[in-house]
Amino acid sequence: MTALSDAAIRVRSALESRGLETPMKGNSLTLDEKQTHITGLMTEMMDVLGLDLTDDSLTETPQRIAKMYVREIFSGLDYSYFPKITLIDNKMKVDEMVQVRDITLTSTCEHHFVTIDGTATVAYIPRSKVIGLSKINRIVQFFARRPQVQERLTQQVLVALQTLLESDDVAVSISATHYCVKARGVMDATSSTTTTSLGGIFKSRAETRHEFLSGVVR
Ligand SMILES: Nc1nc2c(ncn2[C@@H]2O[C@H](COP(=O)(O)OP(=O)(O)OP(=O)(O)O)[C@@H](O)[C@H]2O)c(=O)[nH]1
Ligand SMILES: [Zn+2]
Repeated sequence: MTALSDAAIRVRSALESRGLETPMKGNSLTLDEKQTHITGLMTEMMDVLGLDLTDDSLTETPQRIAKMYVREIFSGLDYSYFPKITLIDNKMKVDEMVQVRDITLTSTCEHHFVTIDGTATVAYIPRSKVIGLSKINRIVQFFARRPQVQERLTQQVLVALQTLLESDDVAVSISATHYCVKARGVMDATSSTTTTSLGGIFKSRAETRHEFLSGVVR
């Protein structure tokens, strides 16, 4: 079992205390054990669908899906995958907004287990700490690699950054296409969904909010 980083532990407890953690019962299975178990379940599911698992194109699919769930698209359920966070003291006294736009975001809808495809824009006002830029993208990716609803994902990124930066002054906006809306069900191929979570000065000061939102809506 990999020891969790201090950053991962602090972020998890901040989410738990706000009721924003992904609903998880947890279990004692290792990642390898999860993969083996899911391989068996996927084999059964494909069997029930009547697929021929002896076909050379299908035979490895249960293993492939198990690996994809555990190590890739749902790896964010395991805090041992939380990114290494680089924070530096704000010695240069930056006090204007830092904004990272159009962060690639691929997640999975927790109602249908199909893709959510979008982008995230994140901003913060540096106070005592400045975060390594790529770490913002990595935090977005970490929480995206879970079964998600977009509203919770947006909040989780906000609270994670607030916790690490020790400041409420963070804003997150996500725009995404849900394939459960586009490729099945209502079959709407053009709509997209935007969710925004604002903290601190982004919520309380209209000018700061507008500065952020004008970077989102271009
Ligand atoms: N609020 C929210 N809803 C979501 C998200 N992703 C999917 N959904 C919705 O979750 C709902 C699930 O509703 P159900 O009626 O149980 O599912 P369904 O029968 O497949 O419904 P349809 O998608 O309308 O065919 C649907 O309206 C989805 O569009 C999300 O990120 N946020
Ligand atoms: Zn869905």
